[in-house]
Amino acid sequence: MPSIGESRDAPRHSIPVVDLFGFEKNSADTERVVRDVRSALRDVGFMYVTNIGPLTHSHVGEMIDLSRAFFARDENYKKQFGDSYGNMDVKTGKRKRALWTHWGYSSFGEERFEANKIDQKEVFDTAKDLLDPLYDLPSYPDEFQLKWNEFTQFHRLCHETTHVLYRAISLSLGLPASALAGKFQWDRDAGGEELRFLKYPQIPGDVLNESAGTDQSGLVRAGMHTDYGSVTLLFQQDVGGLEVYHHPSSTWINVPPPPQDTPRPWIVVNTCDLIEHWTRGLYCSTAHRVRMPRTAEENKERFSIAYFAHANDDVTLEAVGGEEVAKRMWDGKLAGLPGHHSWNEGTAHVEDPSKVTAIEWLCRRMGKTRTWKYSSDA
Ligand SMILES: O=C(O)CCC(=O)C(=O)O
Ligand SMILES: [Fe+2]
Repeated sequence: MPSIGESRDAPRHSIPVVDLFGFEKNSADTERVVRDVRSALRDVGFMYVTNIGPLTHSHVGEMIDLSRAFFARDENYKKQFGDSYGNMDVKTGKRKRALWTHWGYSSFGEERFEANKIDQKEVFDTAKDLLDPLYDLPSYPDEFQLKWNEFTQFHRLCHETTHVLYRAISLSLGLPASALAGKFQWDRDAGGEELRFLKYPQIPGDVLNESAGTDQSGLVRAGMHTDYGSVTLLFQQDVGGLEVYHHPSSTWINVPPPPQDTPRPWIVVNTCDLIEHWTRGLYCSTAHRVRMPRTAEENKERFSIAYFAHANDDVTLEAVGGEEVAKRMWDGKLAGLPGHHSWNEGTAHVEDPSKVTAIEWLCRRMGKTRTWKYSSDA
């Protein structure tokens, strides 16, 4: 299996590239993909995938353009769309489905992955629940309204792409291809699901000179964390900085920007907390971060888009079937982050995974990383 990027320190490791060409079309390609997915997720928890589903470079490019245009607006405009959407009063009289979902704009430091570091990023979060006309929709920024069809189609295609991955992951666990499909459905409540637009601005020169790129700095583009859902799809363009923690060698692996001249985009995929629970730790929820630029040359604004696939709200953390998973002894503790980190205490340990739902898990995690109060009260 080819791979790309290497850690800055020996021993060298890299991000595997999995080509889904021919997956479920012929048995040789299907077997190759399943084998590659298995080793990528077991050994690293991150992979680049390509030739998967209908997403094209132009779908991704359109969303990056939309994102650039929105983030270029002034702070007052963007802040109108800020805040949790959690306490919205839904007029239909139905359950407050949107309660769980974070929607809108967040600025520097509103999400904190590391206690003493301030994330140098701006974010716009959207969720499929907040595209549903049954609910009292927020008014989206102009840039989203102008490209509404493209934006909602992109969201839908991310969901479809996730389901292709679910099929490959299920097969890689020795399960039927459809084993995970029912866990995450477009037409069900899945409050943890999010499509997120990110901008990491250029760092002012004096700040860069003082601290950039050092682990001691109080600034980071995105502090180290694991993602809360099942899998994340990440679209990045030509500015790097994403790093992945490789537990076996205790090193950070660089995830270089993908080539742009491929027939289909390369998508970074990582397995997240729910998959680690569902597989009893066989596939790890891998810590990652976006480091500060180290040189003036690297100091460019960076745009990325993350699709956080989750699970229907009532799906539990109980292990999926399959011989290998069933045999695993596991104490319900995620491998977590490098070193001794507060995230690892309290949130990470699940006594009885069959009693914790996906939405409860999300609230535990959000409660720790959001600086505003995240309420789970209905
Ligand atoms: O922008 C990136 O490359 C990573 C973003 C990320 O990890 C996140 O928002 O969870
Ligand atoms: Fe992440």
